[in-house]
Amino acid sequence: MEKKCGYIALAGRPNAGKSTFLNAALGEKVSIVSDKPQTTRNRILGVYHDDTTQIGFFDLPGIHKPKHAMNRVMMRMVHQGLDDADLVLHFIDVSVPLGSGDRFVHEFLAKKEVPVLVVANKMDLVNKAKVIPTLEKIHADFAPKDLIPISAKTGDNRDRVIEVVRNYLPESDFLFQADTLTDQPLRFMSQEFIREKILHYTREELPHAAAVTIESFTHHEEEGVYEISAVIYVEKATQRRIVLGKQGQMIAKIREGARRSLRTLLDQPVHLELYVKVNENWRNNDAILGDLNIN
Ligand SMILES: Nc1nc2c(ncn2[C@@H]2O[C@H](COP(=O)(O)OP(=O)(O)OP(=O)(O)O)[C@@H](O)[C@H]2O)c(=O)[nH]1
Repeated sequence: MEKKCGYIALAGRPNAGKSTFLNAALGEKVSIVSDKPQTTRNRILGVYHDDTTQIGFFDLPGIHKPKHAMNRVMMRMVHQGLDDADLVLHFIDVSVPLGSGDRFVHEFLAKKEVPVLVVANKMDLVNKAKVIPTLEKIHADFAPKDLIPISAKTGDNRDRVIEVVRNYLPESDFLFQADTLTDQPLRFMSQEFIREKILHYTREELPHAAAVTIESFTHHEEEGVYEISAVIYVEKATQRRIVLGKQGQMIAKIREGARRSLRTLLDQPVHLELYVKVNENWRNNDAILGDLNIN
């Protein structure tokens, strides 16, 4: 079989399951996942490899109308990602009714030259017979080049996505080295893994108010241990109290969860220190956004 290699953008409204798909397709975690919308803030490249195919997937931040400076930066990355892509996969969560968010994404993508395929995700949550009208509606309204129903979570039909997208990729020599999984530095990945635990353990009001920056990241090679110190920024003193929790119980949980997942990421023990600071305006603060890799 001829070699194929190209770039695919994963688009869709927040929470549609793009990061879950990407991690599963790669067999490694490169993009953090949570049940809160707008988890992905950056353009993350994850590389899929098999004997005949290499795909650079961009997991784009969810497409939405920008409000904060941070969201504007996110939208700029969405545009860049789309301009670089050979193909777009529009992820739609079919376990909820097709909504204005999906239409907004569709109209946004339709203005670009790039071919769009729809991935109808979360099929494990729906009754197969009942979902047929939704799939038909997607066909009729969005006219995608292809429509692939999958469950990113259980893996149902996930391999089919690779088979189908392969048809749209250019014939090309491989562009990535055999062991390249992502373009994200470990330091940035670590920051994201910590943020994932904050999203996981805290309640609704907090998630989007929190940012994580790494203050120091040292690998003591001889001892075989990483020493990481990070700051969690929140917008209000009340949020700081939430992150700390009663007698520091919440921050202890976040720290322990993060330490464990960092150990897996870095493959060595990790000493982790976390500080929580209030900065009312971090979402409009260029220095912090710079640290977050998103400006
Ligand atoms: N049941 C089920 N849940 C899923 C599936 N795919 C994703 N999820 C869940 O949906 C939530 C959102 O998944 P993500 O992968 O973070 O979604 P995303 O599209 O990357 O979201 P943003 O980063 O906000 O753009 C998580 O709780 C996932 O576990 C699926 O196929 N079935």
